[in-house]
Amino acid sequence: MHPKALLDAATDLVRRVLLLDHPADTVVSRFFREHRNLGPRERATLAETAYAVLRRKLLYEHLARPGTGARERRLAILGFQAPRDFLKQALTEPEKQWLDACDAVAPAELLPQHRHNLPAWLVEPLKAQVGDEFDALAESLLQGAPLDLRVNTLKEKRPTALAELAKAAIKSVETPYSPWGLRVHGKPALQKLDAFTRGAVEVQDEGSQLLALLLDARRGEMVADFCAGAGGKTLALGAAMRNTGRLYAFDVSAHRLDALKPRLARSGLSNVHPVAIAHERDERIKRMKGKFDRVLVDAPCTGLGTLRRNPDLKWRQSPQDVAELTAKQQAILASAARLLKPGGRLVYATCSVLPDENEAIAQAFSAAHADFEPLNVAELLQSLKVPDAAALCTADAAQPGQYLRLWPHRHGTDGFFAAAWQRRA
Ligand SMILES: C[S@@+](CC[C@H](N)C(=O)[O-])C[C@H]1O[C@@H](n2cnc3c(N)ncnc32)[C@H](O)[C@@H]1O
Repeated sequence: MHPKALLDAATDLVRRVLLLDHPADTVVSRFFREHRNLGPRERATLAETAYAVLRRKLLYEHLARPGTGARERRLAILGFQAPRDFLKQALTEPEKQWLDACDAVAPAELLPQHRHNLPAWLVEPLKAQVGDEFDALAESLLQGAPLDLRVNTLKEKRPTALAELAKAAIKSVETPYSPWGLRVHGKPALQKLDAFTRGAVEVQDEGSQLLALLLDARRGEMVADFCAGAGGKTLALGAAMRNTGRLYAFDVSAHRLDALKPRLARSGLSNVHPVAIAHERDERIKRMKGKFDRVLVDAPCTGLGTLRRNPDLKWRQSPQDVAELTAKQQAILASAARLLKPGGRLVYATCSVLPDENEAIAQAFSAAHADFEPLNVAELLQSLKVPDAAALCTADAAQPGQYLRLWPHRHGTDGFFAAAWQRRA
């Protein structure tokens, strides 16, 4: 495709994602369905350009102010993910001069918001938590996430899977913390790879793998994945249970649970029972009260720990959404906890970096549920042989290691939180 046509398409896609009325990945998929003639490289350029604009929206809007022509075109030019000489073939003379002037702007000349590209309401809660590391965190949130795989240990050992990928010219290394993970170099297509189609590997961030590991689900147990969605963690739990016992995958979205089905078929698991529920107090949940050994609550959240993958979330979420979500998170956690037997383990997790969705929910739950004893997550991870477990957890002097707290700039994972309890006997 001629650079001019590709830039026009990028401008159209940037305009659509910036409406922020749907998740960016949905908008991009719809755009590609409407433009079936686009080849794989053109699709990659367009998607990466749209994501680059979402990542650096504040900077690009600032730089685009003095330019001429449609604003979305200027934003698409700034974010265009192709060599400059290719892009310049699509530009007018004034556009080339404007772009050269933009390229000459030094970071030190910019205001903080044009460097971190975060909405104002998010800056303070992040600074309050990471202090001097704020710039490193903000920079890490502007990068794309690496591609992590979880090896399905029912089918393959990690070193064998690594060697199989290497034979297919896919370079990977073992993830530093998760015993099941491989971190792949680049973004190779996996869909047709034998290791993928026969369920030996699944795509899953290392942080998500650690959340599933923390539940420590064992052979023959009754386990619930309360907010199972498309089942990323369900699959990890089912494999940890060696395909024995019963693993319920609950979710209010039947549509998301449907997406679990092909993954389950590949995985070889037969111990998983997907159940669509109406809400967290569904009758079916009430009937199973006190029957479970382990319950994972991977709660719906702002997803602000996943900005490397979903940069649109920082513009699509608001403090009001946080307030609505925290009420939901409390209700779901309280309801899911009733499923546990005495002695059973509860894990509450999010992919948010906001204390309101994390520590505040865990502390309120502990205060209201004297029958649940908080467990120290660093100790649990140590007992599961996770290297450097304390460094993955909160360092609070009063309760060191109480909660899992993963950060992209420290751990190379998405941002995750987890708290754990044992139901007293
Ligand atoms: C963070 S996502 C789950 C991701 C999934 N565990 C995974 O690893 O792929 C949260 C899920 O909670 C579900 N959810 C929202 N409200 C719920 C409720 N009241 N009860 C159960 N699930 C709920 C959403 O449909 C969504 O799939």
